Amino acid sequence: MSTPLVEVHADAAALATTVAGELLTRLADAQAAGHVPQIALTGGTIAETVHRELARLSPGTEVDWTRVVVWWGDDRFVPADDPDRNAGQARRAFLDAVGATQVHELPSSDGGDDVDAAALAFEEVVHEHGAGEFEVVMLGIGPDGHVASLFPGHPQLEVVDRILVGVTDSPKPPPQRISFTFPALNRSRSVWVIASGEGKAEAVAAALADTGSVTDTPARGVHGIAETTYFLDRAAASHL
Ligand SMILES: O=C(O)[C@H](O)[C@@H](O)[C@H](O)[C@H](O)COP(=O)(O)O
Repeated sequence: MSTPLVEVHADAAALATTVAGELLTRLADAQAAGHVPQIALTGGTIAETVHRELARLSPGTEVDWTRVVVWWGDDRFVPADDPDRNAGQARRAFLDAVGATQVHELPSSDGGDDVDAAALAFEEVVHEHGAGEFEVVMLGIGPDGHVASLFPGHPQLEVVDRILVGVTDSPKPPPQRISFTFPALNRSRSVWVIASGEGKAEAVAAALADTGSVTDTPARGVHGIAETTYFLDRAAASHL
């Protein structure tokens, strides 16, 4: 397992510009090599800033968003048109603007199934449209060290025989979510953890410490096949 790389940028704006630029470079390189790259987006504040930078920077690149397969590492299990949905936020921030067409939203609560049944059923979609692995999985990190919807001390941290799991008691509202599991998130060439602000400094330090547990700090459970990179601003890196 590769040692995480750490990049520190002056502030959230510089961080978001860097992450967006790096993602576009990875996508352009993958497409130039004849691949149709798969990525997993995340929700949250810095993710939204990255998405807006993707909308701004993408037109100046060779990236063909009709040849990118887009997933989410997690989403809230609420109605599809709920403003809380990570998918809706990303569509509005950049996916619609760049013309992405291969977009696979995680199930929403108005799909008819309960959260566990919906998670299990969606695994068929992943099998049908998923490639061998993601090119990049982007993740935010919570103040408690959660990534996606994998929260400290929760049973979903232990699940290794599933791609997706339901969450009914998320400590971060809303309570119901669907999340990729660690094995599924880690089937990625690159896993990027993106953090901005003093409020994440303790979680980032716990995630990168020499010792610690995944149970206490779930971010310690994600690692890419080729690389794991923490993209931070100075405030989020202040306890390193
Ligand atoms: O659905 C979610 O809420 C996200 O997937 C979650 O994992 C998020 O990325 C972190 O909680 C960071 O969120 P902030 O950047 O808003 O702190």
